Amino acid sequence: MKNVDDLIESAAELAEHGHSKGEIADELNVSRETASWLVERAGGPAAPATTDTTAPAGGPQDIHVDWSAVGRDSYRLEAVTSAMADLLAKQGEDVDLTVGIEKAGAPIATHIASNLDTDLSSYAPSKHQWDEGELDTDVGGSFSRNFAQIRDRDCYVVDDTITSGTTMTETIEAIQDEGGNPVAACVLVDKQGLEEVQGVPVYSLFQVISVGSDE
Ligand SMILES: O=P(O)(O)OC[C@H]1O[C@H](OP(=O)(O)OP(=O)(O)O)[C@H](O)[C@@H]1O
Repeated sequence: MKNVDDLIESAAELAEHGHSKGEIADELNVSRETASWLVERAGGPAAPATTDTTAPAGGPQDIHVDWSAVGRDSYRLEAVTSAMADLLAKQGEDVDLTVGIEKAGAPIATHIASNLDTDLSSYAPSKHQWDEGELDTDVGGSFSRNFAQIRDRDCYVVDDTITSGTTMTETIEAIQDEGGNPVAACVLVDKQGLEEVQGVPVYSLFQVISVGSDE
């Protein structure tokens, strides 16, 4: 994915295949407002109606993060996740579990767990029903039984990106519901610039800072 035209084309293809605005946002790692804008720019048949008149003429302010140059190569992924492990290693002394948020967070967590010599857990977050503008609270996430269980343990939480923070918040709450104690979270890219989520410190290799906004 090289430029916005590629994103518009991808959004149009996803819309034509019947994907919802939320699913397109998930797939392209952009906000739902950006997903809506991309589909509308393409004139796609599934473009949802928008009442958002606050978006600037050039489109909503968002950033698409394409880290596939890292993700498609195990050597690069190991190098980058070693840097994430280094950030986490300074947090907590009794952490013996790393929780990855599926899907992209799972291979990242695998490398970090190996680097820090912890057990490995995998969490599948609930899918967001964004077309109605609200989360579907009836659909919960789940921890894979094929990996280590939380069971009152201190743990790290890792993912590739934070866009709105919803997924990280949900995961931390799910771990706490299982009796776990998330000591720190780490992502490749944090678009929110979060310092903490639910009291858990968040570390990021890269933060996206918007410059020139009136906000
Ligand atoms: O902060 P948020 O707004 O919740 O968005 C961040 C989440 O979105 C992406 O998941 P996505 O489902 O797009 O991709 P994946 O399942 O391939 O990891 C990303 O991997 C995070 O888990």
